[in-house]
Amino acid sequence: MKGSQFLVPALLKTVVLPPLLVSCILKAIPLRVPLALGITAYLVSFPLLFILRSHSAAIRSTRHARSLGAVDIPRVHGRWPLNLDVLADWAKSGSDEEVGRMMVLLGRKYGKTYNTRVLGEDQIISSDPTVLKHVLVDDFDNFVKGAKFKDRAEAFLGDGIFNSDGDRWKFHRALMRPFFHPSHISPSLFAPHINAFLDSLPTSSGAAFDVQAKLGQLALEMAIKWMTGEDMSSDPVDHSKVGAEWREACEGLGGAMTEAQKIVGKRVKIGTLWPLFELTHDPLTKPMSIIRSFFRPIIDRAMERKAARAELEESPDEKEDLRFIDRLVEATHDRKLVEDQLINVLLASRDTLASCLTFCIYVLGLEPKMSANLRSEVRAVAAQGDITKDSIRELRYGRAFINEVLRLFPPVPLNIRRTLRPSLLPTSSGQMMYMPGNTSIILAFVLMQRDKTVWGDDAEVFDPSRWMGEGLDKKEREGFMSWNYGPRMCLGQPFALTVTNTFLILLCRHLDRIHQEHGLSLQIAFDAQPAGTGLPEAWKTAEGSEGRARTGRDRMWVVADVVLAIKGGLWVKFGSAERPADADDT
Ligand code: HEM
Repeated sequence: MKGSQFLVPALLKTVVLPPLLVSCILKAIPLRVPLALGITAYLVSFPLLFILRSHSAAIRSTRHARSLGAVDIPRVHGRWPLNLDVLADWAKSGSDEEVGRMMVLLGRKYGKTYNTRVLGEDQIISSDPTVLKHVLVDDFDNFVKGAKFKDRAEAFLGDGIFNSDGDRWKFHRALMRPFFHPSHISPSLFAPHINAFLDSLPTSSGAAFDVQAKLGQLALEMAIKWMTGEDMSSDPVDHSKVGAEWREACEGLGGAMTEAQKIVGKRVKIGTLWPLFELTHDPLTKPMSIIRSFFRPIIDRAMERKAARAELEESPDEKEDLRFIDRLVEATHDRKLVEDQLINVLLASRDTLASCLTFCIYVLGLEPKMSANLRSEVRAVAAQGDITKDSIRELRYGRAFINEVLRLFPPVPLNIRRTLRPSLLPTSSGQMMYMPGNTSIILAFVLMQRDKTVWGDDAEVFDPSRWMGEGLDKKEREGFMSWNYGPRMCLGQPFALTVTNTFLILLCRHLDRIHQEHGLSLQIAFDAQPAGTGLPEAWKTAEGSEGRARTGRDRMWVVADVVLAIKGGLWVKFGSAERPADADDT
């Protein structure tokens, strides 16, 4: 049975062991125990043993910490046993703004690194740059994604870079790194897709559309184009069966990826017991069959190209225009491995990129001065013609703008790692903290990147200028990890930055053109936001927000779905109407 390697020991410990112990104790007592007492003993044995185990683990951990000259990570002391109230608040909070606020409040009470210890299980949360650096760099080999994550994601990610640790991860990283070199990533590959996307936006005055959803599709198309050379947006050449099949495969891919991600996310949330919720069916079967049927013919074609190259005795190294998939099939004969890598890279690229582009547009709509600065820089250095790496290099303000978007709205807001062995965490307060083995830590990038003690009193203000001039100081540099940090840093950074810069240049040109031709500008369409997804009015002021929504600065409800996103979508429109009081035109 799937997941049984973790489920069976957990069930033995929590369900079988307590009554077994009670039965032994009752047998050992020479007197006849009344039935009611016996039943009570059995019933009480479950929570009692659980609490005892939890306390003894805590005591052992404290002793171990002391013996190493360290302290325990501060434990949250809830009002109810096993911190059940913390769990209830967590579950009740529902929206990510609430979860974020809970994390901030707990942080104020317990510091930047604390242990929620819900249901007796250590669960560390940290937004301390010193701790995060230790986890991601200094004790890298000890902080892994872990066998439990691999087990839950196996049917989706197979044996891919996202799903592996240790030597296997090193193998994947070494295999893929050369293909991500900036020399394989050119703005000209993405410009046609971005232009087609911009041309498809409805320009009739007042027609609102969800640009977040459209950017998801654009990110998918660009990732597929770069990985495989296949064009999802082009119409089939004829109405043949192949064309119809291709269209159908393209239409299903995005939804199937989202579905598979949700299923794995649900398993992670449920924890060890997840197989019990899938006894009658495997929900991944359908989405995975759609995803695998999409990639199968594409891999076939890559294999055919490889065979043709071999026949002509062409060296792949001489061919500059080789795609990611071609380089992969040159490097391995293993079809399944190729398929797994494609799925892993698609997962890594689609939602992160869509999130980054969405928040660029959101900020442009929210910050008129920044929008004007960006557009005037584009007019000055890249007003027309092909976009090249040189034109991107000249976008100094643009680069600062993107960094600031990634700082305040990191597409991957939280990351998670698990210890193999105990670890001593150095902290920014100078205190050494003891973290037990086999324990998870949530790395709260988003909190760290909005932390006033790292970024100054204006930490929540969108201000690209902090990245210009002298640039960041050491503390700030160490407090920015949107691309992750250390050996497992994002491989796709050159890809993502090339796309985002190209997108911003073409968007600015497009906005100028629409303004000249139609007198229209892009606005956030607050009135089009689906019911129940608009930001509560109270959160739009510093006092009413109580620290949510960047202390009242945001106008949209930011949620961590799979990545950071805007609840209900980012609805925008081209309009000439006067600006709403709380919005601005770009
Ligand atoms: C703005 C966009 C992006 C951001 C903010 C971002 C961020 C990240 C982060 C935080 C990780 C670490 C994940 C983890 O430890 O579980 C990661 C890993 C990775 N990213 Fe990105 N990413 C972006 C776009 C992309 C793109 C476009 C690609 C591919 C074309 C890509 C490929 C990868 C790969 C392959 C890894 C795994 C690296 C490893 O485990 O060694 N990313 N990225």
